[in-house]
Amino acid sequence: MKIGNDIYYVGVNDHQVDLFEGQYDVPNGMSYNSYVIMDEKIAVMDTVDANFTEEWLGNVAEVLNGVKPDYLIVQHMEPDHAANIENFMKVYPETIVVANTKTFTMMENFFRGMDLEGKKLVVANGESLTLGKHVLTFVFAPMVHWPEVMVTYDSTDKVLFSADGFGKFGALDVEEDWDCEARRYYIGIIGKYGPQVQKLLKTAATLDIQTICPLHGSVLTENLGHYLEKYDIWSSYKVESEGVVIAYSSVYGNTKKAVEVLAQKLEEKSCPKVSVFDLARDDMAEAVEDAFRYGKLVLASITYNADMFPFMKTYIDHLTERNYQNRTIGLIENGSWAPNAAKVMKAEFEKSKNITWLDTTVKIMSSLSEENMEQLDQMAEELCK
Ligand SMILES: Cc1cc2nc3c(=O)[nH]c(=O)nc-3n(C[C@H](O)[C@H](O)[C@H](O)COP(=O)(O)O)c2cc1C
Repeated sequence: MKIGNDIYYVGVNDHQVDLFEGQYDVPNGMSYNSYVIMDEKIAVMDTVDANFTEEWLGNVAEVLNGVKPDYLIVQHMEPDHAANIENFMKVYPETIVVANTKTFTMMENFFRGMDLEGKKLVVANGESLTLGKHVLTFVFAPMVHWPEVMVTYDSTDKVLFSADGFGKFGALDVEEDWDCEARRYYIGIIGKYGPQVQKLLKTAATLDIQTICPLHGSVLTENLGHYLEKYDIWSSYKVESEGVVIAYSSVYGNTKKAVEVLAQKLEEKSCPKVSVFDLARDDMAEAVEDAFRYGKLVLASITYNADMFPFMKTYIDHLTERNYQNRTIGLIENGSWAPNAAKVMKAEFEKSKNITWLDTTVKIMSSLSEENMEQLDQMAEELCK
C-alpha cells in the first residue's frame, strides 16, 4: 500500500494474538504498522511484533526492490513494534539506527549483545533528518505511552508518524468503526497520560498534518479534525456523550436484579444511553472505556468479606489508575448481615478530582425491598436530571 508519493505501508495483521498487552481482548486482531520512505536516502519506520519477522522482512524487501535502506527509525521500544530491530540489522547491517538516548538505552537492555557501534544516530527533540525531498522532524512524546516515545513529522508530505497515538485495536483486513476500538485502546493503554497527550496535541496543532500514520490501526487521511477532537476530549477527561454506565458484581442475582430495575427506570425516563456491565463476565476494557465515555456511573456490588467484590475492586482500580474525574457516581450495595460495599467503593475515589456523588445510595439487605424500589426510583430521577 502506498501512502502519498514515496511512503509505503509494510506492516502486518495479527489474528493469532490471544490478549493484546497481556489483558485486552482483540476479537478483530491487531495490526503492527511499519512504513518505508523511499527517497535519496531510505528510511524504515519501526519494526513489528516478534511473530511476524519473515512476513515483515518480506514486505520491506518487496518495497526496497534490491536497494539498501539507510535508516531504521525507532519511535517506540515496546516489543510489538521493536522486536525485530536485531533481525533487521542482520539482514541490512549497514543501516543506521535513528533513535533518542532513552530509546538506545532500552534497546541495549532488550537486545543484549547487539553491536550498533558506528551505526547509531542519536537525535534530540525537535531535530530534523533530511532524506532528500523528505525532511523528518522528531518530536519527543514522553509517556505517550512509554518514556522514550517520539513521533516523526514529515513536512514534505505533511505526514505525522504518531507512534501509538491514534492507534486502535483491530487488524487492517477487518472493517470496523474507528471510534469504538480507538477509544477502548486509548483509554486502556494511554488513558493515564492525559496531560502528556494534551502537550503533544498542542505541538500537533502547530503542524500542517494531512495524514496520520500510527503504529496500530488505519492510516488516517480524511476528516482528521474528527480524530484530533476525540483525542482532545479523551485526554482532557471530558464527558464525550450523555449517558449512564451501570457496572455490577452479583453472586446470587439480587444486585443484578436491582441493576435491571434501575436500567429499566432510566430507559422509561428516556435516558440518552444506558450501558450495563457484569464485571465478572463482560469485557473489563469496554466497561472502563464506557465509564470514560459517559458522564454518569453507577457501581453496584455485593459486600464480600466486609469489602466489595473482587471484580469491582479491579474495575475501580482501572478507573482511578487512569485519572477518572469530572463525573457523577451513584452506589448500590448489598449484604446479608453487614453491608459495607458502598463505603469501601466510595473511599477508592478519595483522590479523584471533581466527582459528584448522587444523594441516593441504595442499601439492599439480601433481596430487593419496597424501600429499595423507591430508592432506585430516586436514583433514576437524580441520574436523569
Ligand atoms: C464469600 C462471601 C463473603 C460475604 N461477605 C459478606 C459480608 O462481609 N457482609 C455481608 O453483609 N454479606 C456478605 N456476603 C453476603 C452477600 O453480600 C449477600 O448475600 C448479598 O445479598 C449477595 O448479593 P447477590 O444476590 O447480588 O449476589 C458474603 C457472601 C459471600 C459469598
